[in-house]
Amino acid sequence: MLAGVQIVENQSVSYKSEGTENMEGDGRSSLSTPSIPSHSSKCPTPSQEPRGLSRVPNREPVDIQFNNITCTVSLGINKGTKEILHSVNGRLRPKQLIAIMGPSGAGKSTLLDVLSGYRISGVGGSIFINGRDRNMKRFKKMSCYIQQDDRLQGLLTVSENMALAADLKLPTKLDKYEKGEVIEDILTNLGLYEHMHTRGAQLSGGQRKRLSIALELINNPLVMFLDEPTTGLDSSSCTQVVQLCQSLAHQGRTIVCTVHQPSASLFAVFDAVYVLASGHCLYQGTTKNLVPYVEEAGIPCPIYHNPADYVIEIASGEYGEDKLELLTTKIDNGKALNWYDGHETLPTMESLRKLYPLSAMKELDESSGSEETSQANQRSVLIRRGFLKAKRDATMTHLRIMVNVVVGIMLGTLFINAGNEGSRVLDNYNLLFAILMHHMMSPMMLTILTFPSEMSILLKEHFNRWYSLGSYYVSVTIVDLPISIFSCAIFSVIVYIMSSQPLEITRFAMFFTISLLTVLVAQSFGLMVGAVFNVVNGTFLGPTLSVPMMMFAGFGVTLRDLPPYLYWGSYVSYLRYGLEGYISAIYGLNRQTLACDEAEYCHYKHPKVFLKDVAMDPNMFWWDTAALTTILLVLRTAAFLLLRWKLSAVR
Ligand SMILES: Nc1ncnc2c1ncn2[C@@H]1O[C@H](COP(=O)(O)OP(=O)(O)OP(=O)(O)O)[C@@H](O)[C@H]1O
Repeated sequence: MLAGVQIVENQSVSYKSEGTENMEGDGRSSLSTPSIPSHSSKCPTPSQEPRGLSRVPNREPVDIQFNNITCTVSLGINKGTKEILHSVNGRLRPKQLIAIMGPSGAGKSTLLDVLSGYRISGVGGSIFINGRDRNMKRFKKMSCYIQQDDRLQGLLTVSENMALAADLKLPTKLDKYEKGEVIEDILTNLGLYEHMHTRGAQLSGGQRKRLSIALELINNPLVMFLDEPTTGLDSSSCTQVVQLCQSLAHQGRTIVCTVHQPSASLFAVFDAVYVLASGHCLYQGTTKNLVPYVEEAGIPCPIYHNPADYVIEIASGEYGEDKLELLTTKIDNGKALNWYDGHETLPTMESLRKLYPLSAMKELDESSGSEETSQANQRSVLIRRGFLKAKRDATMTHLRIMVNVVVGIMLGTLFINAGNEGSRVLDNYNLLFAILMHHMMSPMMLTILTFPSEMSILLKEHFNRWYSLGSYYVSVTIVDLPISIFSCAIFSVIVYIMSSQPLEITRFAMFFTISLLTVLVAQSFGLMVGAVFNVVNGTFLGPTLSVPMMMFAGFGVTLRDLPPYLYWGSYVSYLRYGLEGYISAIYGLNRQTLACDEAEYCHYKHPKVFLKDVAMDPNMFWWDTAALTTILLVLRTAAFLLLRWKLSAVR
């Protein structure tokens, strides 16, 4: 509440006045100062214009026009296609907060996806930015898309989230004080300054939404698309978020939100409305012109009825399907602009091109590459962020280390002294396979379970140009390595000593190398699965796909007894190389005769007998290491390519 009041109360005109001059200069000021109905006590009046984000640089406003937009999705193999948007048209004016409204399934999110450039497959029609055909690379530099679910780093505090975003999105030449000022300015304006030290996961719904907006405001986007920013919020948080969007819009941005069914007072905060029903446009124009519009169409809004509710009722077909057709025809599926205030003075595409000449784009085009900062900077910031998260991550770090300690002690206790006793060689063989299973399952399942949530953040941040996939991938790999090494080392020491494996540094080093490579391979496999599938499918597929690996490991059926037509399986099973590597480490290197203190009959007193029985060559260690390393590199590359495919496939 306090924050919301602050958003409205802490107001100055420093930034706004720049934007106003700019707008007035092109003769469109009448559109930029919509009158807000006085019945809404929470809505800011023109005299209550919000304080500007003074440190954020200004650029020319963005006028968006879209013509004949269609969006077709495939319904699956042999099931045909479905058109969601049917040649809709529209105009989104700068300095306005625009609501895209309509009943559920009307195509609001799809239209927003198309307009933001998030959806590219199956899309037809044209989108013009300031009178020119949209250049996606340029448009992405001036816009951002905030999706419905807040994809935030829950383990980091508000200030850490902001600082890392600033390091990724602001020029590296700015020092930490300059970046700090930008952050302070945004947090103060968004009423988040008091919550600077609260972790993302502990913020309320409204605060999370505002943090999502704050993160994208860092590089001052001129166009903001927000998918259902009010969903799941109580009425006061809704008002805060929408008023915040209005303030930002009036500073010179074009802000487009999808909303479900706003209250009358919330509805009045929007400057313009775009109403959709079943992929057709029913209305576009100034918010206050909606009531005269439906009245003119012969379906007047009853007195005391919320116009937003009423138009949704019409769009849902409650007043007859013929009314939908009537309104679509009346607004010419979005081509008619006469319900905008001052529509006579709306600049044409040609005048917009003149107003914003191509040469003005030069600076923007040259300003940076695909992302705001260099790859080296992205990597270093992401590595810093990764270590900070890892330090606090109860699952990926703390639980992982704990599991390794506990399982190490359990296996060590179960197989105590099995490593140096001739009569317990088969027990020890079982132990080595159990260790292999542990190194396969725990990193793979952890990755499958946790990566999908990371994936949604990656999708958002990558789309909004925070960093490249390459930088992200390198950082993930680097951050995970020390944790993998530490947990694997602690497990290896515990189990190796407790089970009395030969205390020779070379053998331990071989044992540890195979363990670590198995962990890294299993984790890469988990990454491949986690990148493509959701948690449910991944949890099923990961272990299921691992079963053939176990079959071909040479444990149940020895490699010698494998049918020739299945022998290929042993070449692709990384567990085979793991098991062979362990056997080489423990029983290779000409290991001497084993002690046989506990049994009268000691079949495997001589390790060579055992090696012959399990059909494993103890001189294959380097081949096993090379094979595991090759599989690791192949899986890592495959996981990267799958991630890259996924990033484009979802669009
Ligand atoms: N990939 C898809 N495959 C099949 N149908 C789809 C796909 N994406 C969207 N649709 C359908 O398109 C229609 C519009 O979806 P969209 O999510 O844009 O609606 P919406 O207006 O945002 O709805 P809501 O308010 O409930 O989020 C819905 O009927 C939806 O089922």
